Formats: sequence, structure tokens, C-alpha cells
Amino acid sequence: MKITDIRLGMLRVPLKTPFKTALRTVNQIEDVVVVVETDTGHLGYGEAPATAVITGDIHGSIIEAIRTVIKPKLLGQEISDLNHIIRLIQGCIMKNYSAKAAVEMAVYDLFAQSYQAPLYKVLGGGVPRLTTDITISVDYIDKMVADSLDAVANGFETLKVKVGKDIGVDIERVKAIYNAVAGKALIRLDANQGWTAKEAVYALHKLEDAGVRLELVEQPVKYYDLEGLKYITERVHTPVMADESSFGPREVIELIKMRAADIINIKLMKTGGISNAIKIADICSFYDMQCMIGCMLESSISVAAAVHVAVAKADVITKVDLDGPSLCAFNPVHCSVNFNGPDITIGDAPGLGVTAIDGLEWLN
Ligand SMILES: C[C@H](N)C(=O)N[C@H](CCC(=O)O)C(=O)O
Ligand SMILES: [Mg+2]
Repeated sequence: MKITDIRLGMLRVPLKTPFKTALRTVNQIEDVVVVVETDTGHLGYGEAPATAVITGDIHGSIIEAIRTVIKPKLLGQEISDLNHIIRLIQGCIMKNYSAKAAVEMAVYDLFAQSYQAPLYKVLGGGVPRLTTDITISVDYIDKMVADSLDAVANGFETLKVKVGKDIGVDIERVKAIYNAVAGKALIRLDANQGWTAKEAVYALHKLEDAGVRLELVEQPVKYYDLEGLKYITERVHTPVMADESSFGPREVIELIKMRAADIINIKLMKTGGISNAIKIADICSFYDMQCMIGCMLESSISVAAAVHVAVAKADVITKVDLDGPSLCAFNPVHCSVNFNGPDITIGDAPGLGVTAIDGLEWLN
């Protein structure tokens, strides 16, 4: 099975409601889709969102990195030489993690198809079902409480509550949601770098003293502020998770050595794909550190890839934030991973099991 072409498309899907974080507001998913074609007629699928404020990637850079750098290296490569192809993808260009992730997952898709097995089986197997949280966008307190109650009514038992705006209002936001969903849902916070270290310790102590039990707090401070992350981790009971501070294995090793965080959020768009996600999971497993698997604003192509990784690494990936498809107004991707509210299941189809994508606009 040899690679004969790599085609690109754009997939746009409106969100049910605007997605609002401390970093940005978004109304629709707008992702580059990668289709790797082979001489056997098999197709491998990948997807990359342009999350400029986190990864630095924009549509133009993703498209050009794939078209002009990655694709020429991959044409003619034999899918069974997976490790060689991974080295080509990871070594041919600095950074550009979303572009690498999209192409790499399409190659993994083909590799698993060549064994006629679902991807998670080729990655080591596991129980093909997960439960995801859902994001509650940062907003007026009443709106966030209403959104949280809706999410609980729709079966979600973990809420990822976005904060990181005004520290005083953030404390009130969390208290109001906690009281509204009392006992019915676990709450994890994501400040998306919006607080200082001192603000984070102040807010978390206030919440802890008020009896608000949080599962974790994600990326309270700027991505580069590892000392700040460590300062918080040492002072609060609530577990601290690194998201924007941790991209690849190098950052994870540094965070572990510094003891700067309790948990790592693995996202394929930060790691540059499945191969580094697996390395991070293995590093964390070795150091008895838990991981979350997360996503950007992604549809169910790339989120399906993350689901397969999470299932195969379930011993260490104990937390799941794969709500991209749940945030969409509809699911245009026909795929063997089924997203049904909080419940995610994988079918028996080989690879990622993508069979069709409604509304895909071809770029070449
Ligand atoms: C969608 C997911 N639940 C999430 O919240 N991801 C964000 C970044 C998403 C974005 O801005 O595209 C995160 O964990 O920071
Ligand atoms: Mg985050």
C-alpha cells in the first residue's frame, strides 16, 4: 500500500452556541481535512483546526506546510513503513503541529486499515468506549448556570467550566454552577492562561474554603509561566493540569522534573499527532502521572483519532475532554466512532472508519 496523493479540503460546521474562553470566541468549526490516497484505493483521513492563539497554526500555514513540505516527502512511501513515515513527518519541518497531526493520523488510519483492524487495536487494544465531559463557555453567571443545568439534563456528568476572565466574577461563576449542579456533576475548571499565579491561589483557596470541590484546574497561568504553575501546584489541594504549557514529550519531561503540574492534557494538535501522544502517555505512565485527552474545536475525524488513542492508553489517560462533536450543531462525518452526548463508542470498522464527509469543500 503506497501513498499516491494527499488531498486537502475544508470542513465548516456551525456550533450549537458560541464557544467562549479566556482566549477567544468561536462560532463554527473550520478545519482543514486531509485525505491520503494509496495505490490500493484505500483512503486515510485526518483533520487540523487552526487554533492560532494556542498552537500558532492558521489555515494558510497548515495547508502550505502539508502541500509544499510534508506531501512531497510522503508520496511513494509504503504504509507498512509506519515508523519511517512518522520520522519523515516529524522531521521535515519545525513546529506546524496541527499539520503534522492531521497527516500522521491519516497515515495511522491507513496502517490500521492495512491490518483490517480498528486503530485502537493496532495501538494495543482496549475497551472501545469512553465518557467525555462538555465545555461550559465563560459568560454571564446566569447563562453559565443555565448551560450547566442543560448539560446535566443531557446526561453529562462532568462539566469543563471556562474561567480566566475577572477573578472575582470567576469565583462567583464557579460557586453558582457548583451549587446549581450539586452532586449531579463533577466540575473541572479551565482558565486558559487567564489568571496570574497569585490570583489562581487566591481563587482556589476561596473556593476550597467555601466547600467547592473541583476535580482539577487547567492551565491557570500563561503557557510560559512554569514557575507560576509550580507555585500554584504547591499551594492548592485542587489538582493542577498543564494544557498550553505542554505540547510535546520535551515539555512534559520538564513539567515532571519541575513537579510543576499534577496532570497533563494531551491534545493531538499540540503533540503533532498520535506518535508523540503515545510517547507522552508512556512517559506519564512511567512517572505515575495521569493524563487527560483533549481536543480543540475539531469535528469527529480528528476527535475519533484521539478516541482511539485514549482507549489504547486508558491506564494513564483517565480523563476525557473530547466534546468537539457534541458542541457542533450536526455531525457531517460518517465514521465508526459514535458520539452520543457523553457516551463515545468505537465500532468494528478498520482504521478510523470514516466513510463519508458531508459538505467537504475540496481545496485541490
Ligand atoms: C473543546 C475543548 N473542550 C476545549 O475546551 N479545548 C480548549 C481549547 C479549544 C480552542 O480554543 O479551540 C482547551 O482545552 O483549552
Ligand atoms: Mg485547556
